[in-house]
Amino acid sequence: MIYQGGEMVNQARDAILEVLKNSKKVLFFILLFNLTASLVSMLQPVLFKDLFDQILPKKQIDTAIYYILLIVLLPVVFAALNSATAYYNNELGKRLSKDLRVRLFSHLLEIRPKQIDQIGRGEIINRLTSQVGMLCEVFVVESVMSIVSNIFLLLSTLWIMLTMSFELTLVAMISFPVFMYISKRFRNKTEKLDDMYYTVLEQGMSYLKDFFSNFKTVHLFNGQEAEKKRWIEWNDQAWGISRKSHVFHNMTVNLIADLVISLITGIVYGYSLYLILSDKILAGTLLAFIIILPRLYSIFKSLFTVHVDLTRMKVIMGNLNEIFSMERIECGHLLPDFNKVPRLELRNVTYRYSGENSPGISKFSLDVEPGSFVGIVGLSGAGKSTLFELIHRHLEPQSGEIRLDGINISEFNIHELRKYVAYNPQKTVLWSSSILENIIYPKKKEEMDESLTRKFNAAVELSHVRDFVEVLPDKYDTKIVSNGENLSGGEIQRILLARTFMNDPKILMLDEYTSALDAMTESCLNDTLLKLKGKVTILVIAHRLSTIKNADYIVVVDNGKIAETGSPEELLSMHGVFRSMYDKQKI
Ligand SMILES: Nc1ncnc2c1ncn2[C@@H]1O[C@H](COP(=O)(O)OP(=O)(O)OP(=O)(O)O)[C@@H](O)[C@H]1O
Repeated sequence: MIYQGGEMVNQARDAILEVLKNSKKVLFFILLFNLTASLVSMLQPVLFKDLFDQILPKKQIDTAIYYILLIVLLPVVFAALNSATAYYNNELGKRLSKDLRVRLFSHLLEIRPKQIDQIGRGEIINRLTSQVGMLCEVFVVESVMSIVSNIFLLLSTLWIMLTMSFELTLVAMISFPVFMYISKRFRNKTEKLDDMYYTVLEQGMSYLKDFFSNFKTVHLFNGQEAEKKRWIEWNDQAWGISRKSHVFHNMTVNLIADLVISLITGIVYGYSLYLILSDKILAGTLLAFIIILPRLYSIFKSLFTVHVDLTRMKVIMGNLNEIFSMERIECGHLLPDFNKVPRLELRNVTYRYSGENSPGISKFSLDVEPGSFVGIVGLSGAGKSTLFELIHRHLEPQSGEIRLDGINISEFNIHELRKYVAYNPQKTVLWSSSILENIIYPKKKEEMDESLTRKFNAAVELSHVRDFVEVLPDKYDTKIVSNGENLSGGEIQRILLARTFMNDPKILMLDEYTSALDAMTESCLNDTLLKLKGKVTILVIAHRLSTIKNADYIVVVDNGKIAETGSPEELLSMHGVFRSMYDKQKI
């Protein structure tokens, strides 16, 4: 069971119930066809009984022919009703899965990117695609609808049986408690096997995702054999569990069910012979029971299998609710003033990653004057990127405050804040679309109007993207493949930079944006930042000190705290951490 803030999260169930509530017409047809089909199926044994017990002994040939015709036609009507039910079942299943997928996806869009890894990307993909499909199209529709139709069938069968022979019906019904007992006995084992099965499936998906992201690494380091081994191991594991589950359900459980059915059918036939010999029933009743009994037991068996499906449904519901239980980010309501460059203040900000001994950032305080250019340096793992993640609200401080012109950033509407404060992270993935659409993301080429074109032209100019795109045959329509395999590292960095400039931000945070650039391009981009200085607050994280040579002042971060701060000249004269970094970078 998944709880959030003391409340049980069962949004998957609620979503399904809501769609069912809005699908009254489809549900009505499903119930109507089911009910009619169960009545039609019951007519056949009744006709047989009358034919043999009443009509044939009286030699009413015309009526007999009429009955035989009906007996032959009824299965056709039954089949037609069943296919109509299947059509509406399919309709309902697709509607349910579509709705649930959209809800899950919308929920995922509102959580912090970091939370995705709590479950795993491959696992989430598997839940969003195959598990939702299984839940809605197989279990909810087929299984739940099968319960409904089987209950109709069971009631009509029992009614017919009771009108024929009360005693025989009682004997035939012995199997019901036996089925219930078997079903209860196997419930836990089914749940355990299904849990294992879905976990292994999700692991496989997760591995595949990782594998394709690292496809080149496999070739770079001759990892083919190792990966083949991992894939075989996963397949063995998946095959093992699926075989266990198959053997358990289809052999052990079904075999026991069939044995019970055969035994009780034998008892019913024996008892009906006794009833015929003692003149309590006629041969037509026995014939009707011979037709009815397999149907009755197939109903019991279906209800029993449905129980297995319901257990599986519970496992998937748990997985989907785990996604729904991931906390949504607080959106905030204030709108930033896009005409003004704000003062940025960090007050005793602390953020510790879970499971990490050293805090990412600890009691970090900093005042950034509007329009200034701040360089942030420090050793790897010092906490520099964590700082940007906090200012952009991908992480929430555990204590302390981040303010813009005195207002806590959590009060701003997060979407507006992220336009106001642009952030170019160190590790970003490109979309498999054109250079243009990567720059104007999330807009599409068709949405290019005058204002967007103006912003785009300014962004490609500032980032020096134009320099290399103009010579490409398809220019800005050049398609980016596999996260930029067809571009150089420096070209990718410039595309990402152009995207950052698109919203006309008032604070610009750039993390290692020149690491792949040649000295010439770096110098051009230094000029760009110099042009923006004063109009935009610029925060730049850099290991290459030449990137921040124009900074007003530099903050040296060490172990999540400020170790030194001052203008480049001041820091050089201090002979501290910055000085030693500077000396080491001199050729
Ligand atoms: N998502 C995360 N989960 C757990 N720990 C993390 C996470 N991100 C970063 N860390 C850890 O927090 C510390 C600070 O990381 P951060 O990325 O802020 O360092 P950095 O100074 O930007 O390093 P670099 O210069 O190498 O980019 C590191 O020890 C890192 O391993």
